[in-house]
Amino acid sequence: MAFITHIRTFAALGSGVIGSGWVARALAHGLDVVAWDPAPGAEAALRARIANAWPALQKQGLAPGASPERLRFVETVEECVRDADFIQESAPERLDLKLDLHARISAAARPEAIIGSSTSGLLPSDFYADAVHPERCVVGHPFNPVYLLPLVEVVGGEKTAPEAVQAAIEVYTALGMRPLHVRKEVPGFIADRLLEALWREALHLVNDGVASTGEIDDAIRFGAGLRWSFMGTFLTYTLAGGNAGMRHFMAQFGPALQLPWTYLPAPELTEALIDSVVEGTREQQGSRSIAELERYRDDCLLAVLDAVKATKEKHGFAFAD
Ligand SMILES: NC(=O)C1=CN([C@@H]2O[C@H](COP(=O)(O)OP(=O)(O)OC[C@H]3O[C@@H](n4cnc5c(N)ncnc54)[C@H](O)[C@@H]3O)[C@@H](O)[C@H]2O)C=CC1
Ligand SMILES: C[N+](C)(C)CC(=O)CC(=O)[O-]
Repeated sequence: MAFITHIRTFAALGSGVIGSGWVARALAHGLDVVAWDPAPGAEAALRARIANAWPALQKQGLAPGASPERLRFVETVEECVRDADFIQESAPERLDLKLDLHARISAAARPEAIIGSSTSGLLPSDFYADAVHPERCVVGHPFNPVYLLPLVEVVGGEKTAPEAVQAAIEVYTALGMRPLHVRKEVPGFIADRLLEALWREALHLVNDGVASTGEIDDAIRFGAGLRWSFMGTFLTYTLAGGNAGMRHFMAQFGPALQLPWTYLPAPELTEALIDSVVEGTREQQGSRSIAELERYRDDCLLAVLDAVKATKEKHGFAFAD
């Protein structure tokens, strides 16, 4: 089966926070968009959200012919998907609801049209269980706001064809995104596993009266959050090991993982785990020295700080706000 990768018509089912973000992104990329949502007043709410997002999309640059007027809101699931080249479901996070909805979507859609779901953690093998042609069904988990953040996690289920995963990656790339193929179908995928660990600890800190929500947000905003926009945890910690890199870092800070700071059980630090982390970060480091990477990190940090500062000033905030 050859799946459609050059798309002109994008179908969006569910037009809440995430669905409207997909609609905005697709419109900005010059596509025709057909949307459906069963809530009363959904069309007006969707158009208002698009209007709110449009100035940012204009600043980022629109594709030729891009216009909010190319959005058509329809009355049924079937009408929404019938002629679509690509379909993205962003309905509420309930297994029973998604199971029914995907049976309906897939029965009405063209078999060569990829169907993506925005689910943030349900497993595709579960909610695509009753889908027709499940080989074209994937998860495409985006991040809010969908029209600006590039990451989309692509996950196949037991019946998904590898070619469909590839086709979805092509389509999301054409929409200006940065797809990340999650090779194993695990709850929460990659990003939400990480975000939920942080979230769980943050809630414990509030619950125990250690810090306010604002203080916890400050702990992220003025520290690791600035780094994370350009360098992830593994490479950051490689630099924290100095010239000796990740192996020294693991020796120095690894034992802290066993201290009762966390409410999450820590993994056992086996030699195999340490080797995997060291090898992985060595690959990320490539041929660059720690000093080179430090200069890269510092330049990025300054650029991010300057950008955040200037944008805050423009909106009437002090840098420390
Ligand atoms: N909010 C977030 O930060 C993120 C959410 N997601 C995922 O996106 C999906 C949608 O979440 P949100 O947009 O946040 O929820 P939301 O509550 O903002 O929007 C859900 C929309 O679905 C509509 N809806 C209700 N029943 C429906 C049905 N049977 N079929 C189709 N649409 C229906 C609702 O009227 C509403 O407009 C979920 O699967 C969620 O896990 C993914 C990434 C981030
Ligand atoms: C809260 N959430 C799990 C729905 C968040 C996401 O899935 C991604 C995001 O935008 O943070």
